[in-house]
Amino acid sequence: MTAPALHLAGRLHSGETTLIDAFDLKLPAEQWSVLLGPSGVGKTTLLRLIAALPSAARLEGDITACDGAPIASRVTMMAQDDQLLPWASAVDNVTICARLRGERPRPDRAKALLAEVGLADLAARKPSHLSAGQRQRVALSRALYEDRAIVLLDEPFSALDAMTRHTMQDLAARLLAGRTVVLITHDPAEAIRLADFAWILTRAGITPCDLPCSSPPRAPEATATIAAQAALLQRMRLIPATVAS
Ligand SMILES: Nc1ncnc2c1ncn2[C@@H]1O[C@H](COP(=O)(O)OP(=O)(O)OP(=O)(O)O)[C@@H](O)[C@H]1O
Repeated sequence: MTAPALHLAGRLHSGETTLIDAFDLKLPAEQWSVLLGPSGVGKTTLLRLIAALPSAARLEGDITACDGAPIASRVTMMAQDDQLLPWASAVDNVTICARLRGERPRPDRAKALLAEVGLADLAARKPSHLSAGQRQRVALSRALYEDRAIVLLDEPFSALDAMTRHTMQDLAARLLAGRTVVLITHDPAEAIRLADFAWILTRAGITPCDLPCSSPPRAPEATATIAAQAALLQRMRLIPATVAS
C-alpha cells in the first residue's frame, strides 16, 4: 500500500461566515499530521471533507491526493465516540463496515487484529462489557481492518484516562506506521507526542507548529518534548478557545 500526501487549499465557510481564511496545506505522505485549534474553527469539518462525508460547511477550494487518485475509497475515520454497535460483539464490530458494503467478513483477520491490540480474549464481548479503552481498541481494530492508506483520527483518545491514552497513542503510532494519518486533538501533549507535522487552525488561516527533532511517538519526559508542549500551550492560549459562527 502506498499512502499519498494530501493537499488542502482554499477557504472554509459556514453559511456567510468564513471559518478558516485562505490556507494551502500539504499533509505529507506516510506521516502523522496533527491539527489543533479552537472549538468550532472547523477541524472536524475539514476531516469530513477529506473523507468526502456530508458537511454543513463549504470549501471554496480543493482537497486532493498528491498522486492524483481519488481519496474517498482510500480513507477510514476513527472518532472520539467509538461508534460501536451495542448489539454486536467486538469481532462483529470490527467487520461491520465490510458487511455493510456487502463483502464477506473475515472473522479470522478481525480476531488477529483484536489480538494485536490486546483483546484476543474479548473478541466475543459486546461493547457494554468492555471498558472505554477496550472499546477504543476495538475501534482501532476496525480502522485497521479497513486497511486504508489514509486514516483520519478525530480526537480518538480524548475520552480516555491518562494511562490508557498513553498506551493507545503508542499502539496507534505502531499499527498505523506507513499510512497518511491526520489527527485532530485539543491536547498539546498528545500533539507533540505523536506529530510528524502539526498545524494550528484559526479563522485567519493555518500555521505550522515547532516540533522536537526526535521521531514520534516521543518520550513524554524528554526535555525537548516538555519544552515543545509548553511552547505550543503558550501559543494556543493566545487564541480564543472557541469560534462563534
Ligand atoms: N450540522 C451542522 N450544521 C450547521 N453548522 C454546523 C454543523 N456542524 C458543525 N457546524 C458548524 O461548523 C463549524 C465547524 O464545526 P466543526 O465541528 O468542524 O468544529 P471543530 O473545530 O471540530 O470543533 P470542536 O473542536 O469543538 O470539535 C462550527 O462553527 C459549527 O457551529
